[in-house]
Amino acid sequence: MPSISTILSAYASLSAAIMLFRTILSQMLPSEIRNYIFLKLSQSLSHFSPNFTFIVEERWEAVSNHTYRAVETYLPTIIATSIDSLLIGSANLLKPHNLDLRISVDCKIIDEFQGMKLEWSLFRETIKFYHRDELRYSYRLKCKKTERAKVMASYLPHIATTAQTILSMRENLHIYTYNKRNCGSGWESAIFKHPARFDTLAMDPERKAEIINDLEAFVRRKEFFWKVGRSWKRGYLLHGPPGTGKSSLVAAIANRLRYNIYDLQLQSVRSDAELRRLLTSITGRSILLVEDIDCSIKASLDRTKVRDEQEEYGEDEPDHRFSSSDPGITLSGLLNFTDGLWSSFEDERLIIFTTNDKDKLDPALLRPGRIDREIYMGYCTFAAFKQLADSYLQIDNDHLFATIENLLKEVSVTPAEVAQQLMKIDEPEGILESLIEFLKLRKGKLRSENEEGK
Ligand SMILES: Nc1ncnc2c1ncn2[C@@H]1O[C@H](COP(=O)(O)OP(=O)(O)OP(=O)(O)O)[C@@H](O)[C@H]1O
Repeated sequence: MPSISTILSAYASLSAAIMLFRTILSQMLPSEIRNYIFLKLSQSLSHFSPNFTFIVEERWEAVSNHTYRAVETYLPTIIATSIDSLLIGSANLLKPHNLDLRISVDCKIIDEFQGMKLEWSLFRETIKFYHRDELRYSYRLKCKKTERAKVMASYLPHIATTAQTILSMRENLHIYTYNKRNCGSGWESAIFKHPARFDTLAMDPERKAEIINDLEAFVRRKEFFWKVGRSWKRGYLLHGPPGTGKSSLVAAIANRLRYNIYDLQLQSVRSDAELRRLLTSITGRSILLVEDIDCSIKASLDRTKVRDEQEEYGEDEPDHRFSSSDPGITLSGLLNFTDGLWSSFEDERLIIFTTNDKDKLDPALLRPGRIDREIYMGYCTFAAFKQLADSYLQIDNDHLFATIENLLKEVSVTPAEVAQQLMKIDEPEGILESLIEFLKLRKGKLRSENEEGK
């Protein structure tokens, strides 16, 4: 039996030899050869491993990976007591018990399915993307090598159908906004709880019914879109003066269809490449919303012009608002994404643009295929007023309605202005009288403006 001092000296010699070998390897061999040796070593070791690993990355062929989304939706449903850590959070103070559960990085989750024991974990790594560090996530599924075929044939389809069912019963809608500091997909989400619904929206009932029919036909006609070779998407342009309900209509559509909203501020997108990345990360059953499209395209195009001028005239003092690697987006870039190949996805999406002034838009944006339907949100009509009176005062008739109807024919007020009058704290009769006062004042102002103009 060797003495302790012999064992210690043998251990010291072995450690020294390993250190020497590592030093020789790292000093004498170029990194490519070192990496190759380590790769071959780990491949030969994995040969003896009884396990197989499936890797599910966030993106697939330059678009968002649906398998990743399915896994992300499915895993929180199988969290058992064996899990050692969990991310929890809530975006709703009023319902703190409604917690969102997410898997934390490196934690392991065991699932059992048809006699197989499957181990899931979430990995995070930093990679370089356009000179910037980006965080990329992937799920890893470890199973026995002998069960690999069964996992593909029955377990992965099981995850896909479970996720589909969960997503179709979405309890909470989300609104996503773009945050350039967010290293992942760039989208940051919050729970969307806007109270606007079609039955609270003040607009002429026939036009409201037309919009609802159009939306429902769109949702029903997946097969039709496929048959005629079009992507399953529909573009709306909502236009009209400020305060006529464009944002409220978007919220009503999201609530009715149970679609998430992706609110895109074009000004903050750094380049066409980034726009493509953002748009390909959008999941199905969603609304891509670009508000005030005239202003946001202009801001982004101005930015491209500033950069071009700087390059052309070799200006010494660059515009410090943007870095030279942030060229902004181009109109052709945007058009490409609204109806080009990059917009072809299998699942349904709405693209909604809003503007206060349709005449300022480039006609290229308005052509059919990009915008399928234009919806004018105008000043308050009597029918729209009746809807507001019903929502705000719970009355559907009154002897003062006739006076209001006549005044609304003469003056242009927005539903937002009428709604503000109806929010006053008073009896319905008093509120209607003060609305009449407000409309008369507006009428008087209009008359004196016209007389001054003569
Ligand atoms: N048609 C409408 N029906 C019901 N409420 C309305 C309507 N229009 C405006 N409102 C009320 O006025 C407020 C402002 O409306 P909203 O933001 O939807 O208008 P907008 O047209 O999107 O305005 P902007 O162009 O300034 O964004 C809303 O909170 C809503 O309460």
